[in-house]
Amino acid sequence: MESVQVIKQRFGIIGNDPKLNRSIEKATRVAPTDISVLVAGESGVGKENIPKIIHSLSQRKHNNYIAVNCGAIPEGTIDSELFGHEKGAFTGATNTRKGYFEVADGGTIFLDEVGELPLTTQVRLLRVLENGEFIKVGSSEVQKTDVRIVAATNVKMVEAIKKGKFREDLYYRLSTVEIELPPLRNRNEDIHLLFRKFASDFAQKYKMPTVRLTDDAVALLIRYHFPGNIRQLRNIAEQISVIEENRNIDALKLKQYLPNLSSSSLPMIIDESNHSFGEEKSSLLKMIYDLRTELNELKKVTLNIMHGSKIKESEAFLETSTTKTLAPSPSINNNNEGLVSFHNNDDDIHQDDDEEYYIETVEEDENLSLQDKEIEMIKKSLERNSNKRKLAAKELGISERTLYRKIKQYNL
Ligand SMILES: Nc1ncnc2c1ncn2[C@@H]1O[C@H](COP(=O)(O)OP(=O)(O)OP(=O)(O)O)[C@@H](O)[C@H]1O
Repeated sequence: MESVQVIKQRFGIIGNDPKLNRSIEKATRVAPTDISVLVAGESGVGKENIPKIIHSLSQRKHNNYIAVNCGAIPEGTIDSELFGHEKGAFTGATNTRKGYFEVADGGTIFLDEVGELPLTTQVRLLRVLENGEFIKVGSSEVQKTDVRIVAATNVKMVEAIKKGKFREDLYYRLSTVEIELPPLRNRNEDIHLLFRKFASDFAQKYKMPTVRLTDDAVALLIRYHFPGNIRQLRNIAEQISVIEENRNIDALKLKQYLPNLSSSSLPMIIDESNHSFGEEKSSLLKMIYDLRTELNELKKVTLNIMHGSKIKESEAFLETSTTKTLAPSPSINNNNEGLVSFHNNDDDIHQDDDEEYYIETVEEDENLSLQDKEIEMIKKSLERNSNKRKLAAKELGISERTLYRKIKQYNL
């Protein structure tokens, strides 16, 4: 069996933390079996490495390895993605399609964010785990597949079970062996090591000298809470590498890159009644409302110009949709899917009850500025909520699934 050190080298895993080493060792031991494994740990701790190690050290290594992000697939299509569908099963199903479980036959499927699976999909998954059987959407024919499942979660599954969001029987089937990865804040020895590695990678990538931390900066970095774990450390290293001209970074400079520093080594206390908190939120919302008003003004002007030059709406849409500079029609809401909804279908051209025109004809920089605002709001909310997506989603008035997609979309 390959040693933990060799595996770390092979997969580019940095760190010598005993808990990390133990997790890698556990992965190597279960790899040759077909046992289901559940990888647990906070967001950004490196959970994706474990299923890759397991697959590559198993008999299945020459077959497919498919990683599926369950949180990023819309609820309406997840069954079809995973199990396939028959032609005509639903509007738009013009052909029969294989799902991941059929494609990965003989191989391994990594189900990331498994806690996000809808309950109906959990039933289908349980069946695959129990006897390898599945049925395509719109079919009645039972098919067989031989797939090893490794799942990952950053939510407390026991709580999800208590709340009725996750099936207990499925949890036990998935977690025959559980591998837990420690949060970065508990890996003091590794923090500077990882920073040096990332700084050196970015120096190479951007063809600049490597940034270095002074002793007081290292001490500060180690004390930091790292709610976003290794992903956050990597982002910080990248920002500093690109932005700072002076390549020696002291604690004062580093501080500017560490959000929520004052409470970094303490558990976050969320005070919903916090005044400045609410003020900040409403000023951001107001900003978006104002932007929306300006956007609609611009749309009206554009429409008038178009009417003036006798361009039909349909022609205008055709023209704008092929330029691919579709702008968002922002809608602020507290309960629907998007913080700022982006539309790009025919419904975007209409005159609504308030005589506002929604036509995709705004400049790209407006599009960007709205997007920037959205990113900023999400970032701030995540910071305030110690990167707890559930709390951030609640504060932003969007579903966790939507927030998850936006985090991935904007690479936050
Ligand atoms: N030990 C490590 N050494 C070097 N880079 C690492 C290490 N662990 C993780 N990373 C890097 O950190 C980033 C986050 O890792 P990964 O996506 O595996 O986290 P995750 O736990 O799956 O997060 P999420 O739950 O949000 O999906 C990736 O860019 C990964 O390459």
